[in-house]
Amino acid sequence: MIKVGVYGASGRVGKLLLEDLKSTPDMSLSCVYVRGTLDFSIDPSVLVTSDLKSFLSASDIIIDFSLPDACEALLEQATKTPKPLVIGTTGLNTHQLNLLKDASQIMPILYATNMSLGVALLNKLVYQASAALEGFDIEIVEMHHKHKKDAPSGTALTLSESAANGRGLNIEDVRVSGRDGNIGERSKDEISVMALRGGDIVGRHTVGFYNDGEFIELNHTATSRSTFSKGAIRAGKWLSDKEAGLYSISDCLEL
Ligand SMILES: NC(=O)C1=CN([C@@H]2O[C@H](COP(=O)(O)OP(=O)(O)OC[C@H]3O[C@@H](n4cnc5c(N)ncnc54)[C@H](O)[C@@H]3O)[C@@H](O)[C@H]2O)C=CC1
Ligand SMILES: O=C(O)C1=N[C@H](C(=O)O)C[C@H](O)C1
Repeated sequence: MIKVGVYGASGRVGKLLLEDLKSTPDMSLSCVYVRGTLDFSIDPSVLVTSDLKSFLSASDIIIDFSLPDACEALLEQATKTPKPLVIGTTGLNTHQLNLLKDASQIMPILYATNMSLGVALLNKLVYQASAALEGFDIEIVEMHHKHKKDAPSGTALTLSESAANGRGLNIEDVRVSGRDGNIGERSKDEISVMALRGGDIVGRHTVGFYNDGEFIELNHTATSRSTFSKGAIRAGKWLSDKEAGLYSISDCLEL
């Protein structure tokens, strides 16, 4: 039985992880990290703690869906108490991403801005389309619920990287994340990533390739957040016996 610790357990994805783990063979919830007091009921066999060291020690693997600063604190403690980590938190800054990369030298870490099978495949398709559709303008639009804190979404940023890589470009040189005012014509290489927020949209990503006379749009829509929790649980099972290193969801899905 793989003992799972959930970080961000009271959140939208965290709550689903607790539910989905109940019906997952060979895995059980061992521990949740809470900042204050627990605001939901939980099986008494599960350790509830606000001490990161105890949290890590009580688990064989950790699944994290929290916020960037919380993820940073987890990574810092994990370097002293290493455990396989599945990280789903998005909006990480450069320092936090570097911390994650460094930590992966001493423990296995699977970092995915989107845990769904569909988006993992979409990334491959975007890379191929970007390479094949020379001269097409690439525009990415993402839509999420009104509570989402980071923008653009982690998924949209990853898709923009796939698109840039398909053309041998560095995304940092070509990404545009807003247009307003007299900004002039679109430049040839730019890849725009635009964020829309509203209601309860779980997650929708469209990558468009636009040319004079034709365009293609690749679209993925998540209709249930359980797609992410189930994907993270599958990733955790896969990661549990891996060597230290940084893994992607494509590694886990063998895409
Ligand atoms: N990779 C993926 O497939 C997906 C990633 N996400 C990302 O996962 C993260 C969480 O998303 P939601 O569950 O919607 O957010 P949420 O706001 O509902 O939950 C955040 C959780 O983090 C906890 N938290 C906040 N600050 C903390 C701190 N300082 N220390 C410890 N815990 C802290 C909160 O108590 C809460 O349990 C976001 O970054 C989101 O973008 C969301 C869905 C899918
Ligand atoms: O915050 C969310 O909800 C989601 N966040 C992830 C992201 O930033 O890409 C994944 C998914 O789209 C839902």
